[in-house]
Amino acid sequence: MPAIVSVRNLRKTYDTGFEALKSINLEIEQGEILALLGPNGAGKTTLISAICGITVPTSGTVSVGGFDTLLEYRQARSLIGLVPQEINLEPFETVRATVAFSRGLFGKPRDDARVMAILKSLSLDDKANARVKELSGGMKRRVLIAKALAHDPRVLFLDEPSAGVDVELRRDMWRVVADLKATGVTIILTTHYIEEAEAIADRVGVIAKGQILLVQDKAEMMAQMGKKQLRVALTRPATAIPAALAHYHLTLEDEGRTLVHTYDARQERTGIRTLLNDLDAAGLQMADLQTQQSSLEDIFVGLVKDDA
Ligand SMILES: Nc1ncnc2c1ncn2[C@@H]1O[C@H](COP(=O)(O)OP(=O)(O)OP(=O)(O)O)[C@@H](O)[C@H]1O
Repeated sequence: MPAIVSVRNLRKTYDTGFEALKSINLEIEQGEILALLGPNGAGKTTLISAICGITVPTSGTVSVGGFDTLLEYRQARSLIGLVPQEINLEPFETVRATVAFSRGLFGKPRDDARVMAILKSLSLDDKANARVKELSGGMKRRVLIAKALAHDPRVLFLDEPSAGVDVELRRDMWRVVADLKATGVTIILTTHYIEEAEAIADRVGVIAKGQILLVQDKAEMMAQMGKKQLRVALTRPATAIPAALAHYHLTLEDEGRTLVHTYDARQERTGIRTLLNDLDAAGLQMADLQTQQSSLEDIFVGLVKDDA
């Protein structure tokens, strides 16, 4: 199946001369959830804006559902729902009218039942007649999602959906995203929260300084996260790894006082006991033992730092 979103050699240099995107290539499959993870100023919003046709790229092409976002803007845009980072709602309008109006903007016929169904899916049905200004911040965020869904888009972009949102609402938002995926909607979200990418994404893209450093299946990333380190403090410093231990992935740190074993936490169950026995047999005495697990955060921080 062809990708629903296809980004080719996309570059964006702002009028200030700042190069915010440097030749981005990205293919997004129908029905997947892609999380774009990156530090402040990485270019996430610029990328989303360029895909949605809001920012004109300096060069390169973007297609959504096979439509070029510049040459066939209307067709492409009708397939896209965008939940912006900032709350930009009419305070005196009712929730129902806000969502219905957005639907109308896309030339869709009035459909009160559909609007109510969208509100219900976001647990906003009891607020349908409330004015926006009467809502809590979290509810306003949900109205933004309802607005973005009003014209039944096939691809939904969420720019920092849970910035400034409490834990409960964040989990609520994840449930909404999962429900949307179940209906076949493709979802692209940007986030600072590694936990968020971990919780809901099928694939994770790491973006920094206008470049995509890595796009990877989350399960594969989890496999990387599964790496653990066993740190063995030795009673006497070692000058070298004994030949009998050469088949383990061992390194010496702290001038030979610490022996470090890196292993895949999911594959290795009994290996540690054997290693400790082998250390003993090789005459290395253990004073202390520690384990450390590398997290997606470590991988992310490492990637972004390497790029600095
Ligand atoms: N209109 C603009 N004119 C000039 N520079 C801009 C403009 N918009 C964004 N930038 C710059 O482009 C870079 C990328 O910004 P962008 O908003 O895309 O980052 P981001 O990854 O979404 O960041 P954040 O996580 O803080 O929202 C930043 O250095 C920003 O200052």
